[in-house]
Amino acid sequence: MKLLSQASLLGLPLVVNALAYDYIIIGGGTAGLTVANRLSEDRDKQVLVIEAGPNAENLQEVFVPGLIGAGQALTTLNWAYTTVPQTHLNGRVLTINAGKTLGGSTVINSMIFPRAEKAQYDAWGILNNDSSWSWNALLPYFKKSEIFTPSKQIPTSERREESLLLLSIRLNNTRCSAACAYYTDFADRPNFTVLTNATVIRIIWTEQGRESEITASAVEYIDANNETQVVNVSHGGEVIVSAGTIGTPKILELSGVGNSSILQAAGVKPILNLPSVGENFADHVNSWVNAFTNSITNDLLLLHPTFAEQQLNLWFENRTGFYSSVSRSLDIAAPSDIFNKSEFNHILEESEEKLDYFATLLSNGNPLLARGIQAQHRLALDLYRSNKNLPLEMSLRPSFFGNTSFEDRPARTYMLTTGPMASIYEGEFEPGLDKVTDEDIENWLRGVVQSYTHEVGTMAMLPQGLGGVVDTKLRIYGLKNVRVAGM
Ligand SMILES: Cc1cc2nc3c(=O)[nH]c(=O)nc-3n(C[C@H](O)[C@H](O)[C@H](O)COP(=O)(O)OP(=O)(O)OC[C@H]3O[C@@H](n4cnc5c(N)ncnc54)[C@H](O)[C@@H]3O)c2cc1C
Repeated sequence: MKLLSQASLLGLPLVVNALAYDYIIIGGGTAGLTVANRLSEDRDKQVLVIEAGPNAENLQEVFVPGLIGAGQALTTLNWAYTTVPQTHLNGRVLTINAGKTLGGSTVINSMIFPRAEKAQYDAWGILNNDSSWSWNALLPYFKKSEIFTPSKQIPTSERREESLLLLSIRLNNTRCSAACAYYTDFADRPNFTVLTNATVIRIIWTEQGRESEITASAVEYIDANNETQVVNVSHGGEVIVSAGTIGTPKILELSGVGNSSILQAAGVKPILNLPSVGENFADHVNSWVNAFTNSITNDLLLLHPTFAEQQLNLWFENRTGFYSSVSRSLDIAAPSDIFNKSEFNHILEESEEKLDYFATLLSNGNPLLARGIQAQHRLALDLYRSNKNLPLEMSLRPSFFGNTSFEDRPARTYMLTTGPMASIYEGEFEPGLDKVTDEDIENWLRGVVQSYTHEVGTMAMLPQGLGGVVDTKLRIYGLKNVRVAGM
């Protein structure tokens, strides 16, 4: 009833869910469901997850490994965020894919499960002066989240466990998302509630006192029937925002937490001026080389629908055939694999010289964040110097990969020319042998590169003096009971 009167005062619709939760988790994706699962182990705590997308675990595009890419193509499961036109990429607007479904981006991602270099995890602790963020401190948690089963030990019976080899696949050659790992088997916990098709609009705050006392009291969302609902945070409870790199700052900004001038210009009443919210964005760019082959590749599935149907039937019958795994291998290259020493030293020197300029440019007039960007990149350059930062991920696939549509490319099978594959190579398609000079290649890249959908950084864990948004306990500076969880 307290909430009802609050809602009336704020002019909110009077459709109110009177329950209060100890933890309201916004976004039932990778981090959100993992955290919700762990928190609901305590049966005395009521945990609510609010997820914008549907539970899609029963779709074959979601659980058949070889249908990788099909889930991403379903517009209902993909936010498909778009960028502003990119000046340095011929003014193109890029799409940034992100899962819009229970399980989040693990439902549509490439299932590759690598760990970074030790020094890269240690960099988190160094930047934050906190050794709880280091390889040694984090390793037990990595281990807790994995079950590694060497292939010779895989039992024939189907076990309800995950096997995290290179790919996140269960023992029975079935794809496993964060929803399958952290929700499906736990859905009957009475204290673990998940709302799907429910889009959070904003966090509601209690009466504002001193900034350090700003407290989340409720969360407002639009339900599947397009009606506005409000759920309460219980006394002493918390809101955990885990709506992804783009969704999380959006919700905070709609709730009045962010750069006050940007909020005011957008007609949002500022609650807390935290100018780094939504800034510090970083992503990888993605490009490709495609060559024709005279051999059998996964392209046959697209070229011959009857063959594809037979293969899919095989998967349903006994989990074998083309669809039983994802045919790709991955290599991550260190600087020494790509450059000679003097060439690389020159790149490092040039990057160091331009660090101030770019940090200022990318900080949007936020001097503390400019220092934070410098600190992050200075550490990254040190890691490159010691060969511990890996600048290139190479994914080798027996099929076409790129953004030339099926209709616009020759109806052929595709692979590469290196090493033993030279015997099945039948010429290059993209970028094409006519691209000879560095300038030719650069021009081609500016016209085609995509986001690799590895976006990070918009709610930076950094000290406040470096323009951070959250502390090392993932609490948002200046808010009493709001944390951020994300990948
Ligand atoms: C196509 C693709 C391929 C990738 N391949 C790999 C890979 O092979 N290996 C790898 O390690 N990483 C890969 N990644 C990256 C990895 O999947 C993500 O970094 C990770 O899943 C992000 O986890 P998260 O919890 O931060 O966000 P997500 O898992 O995206 O979860 C965010 C959740 O919040 C929900 N949400 C957003 N806004 C709202 C709102 N307003 N209200 C309610 N809910 C909301 C979303 O619907 C989503 O479910 C890939 C990503 C994509 C998109």
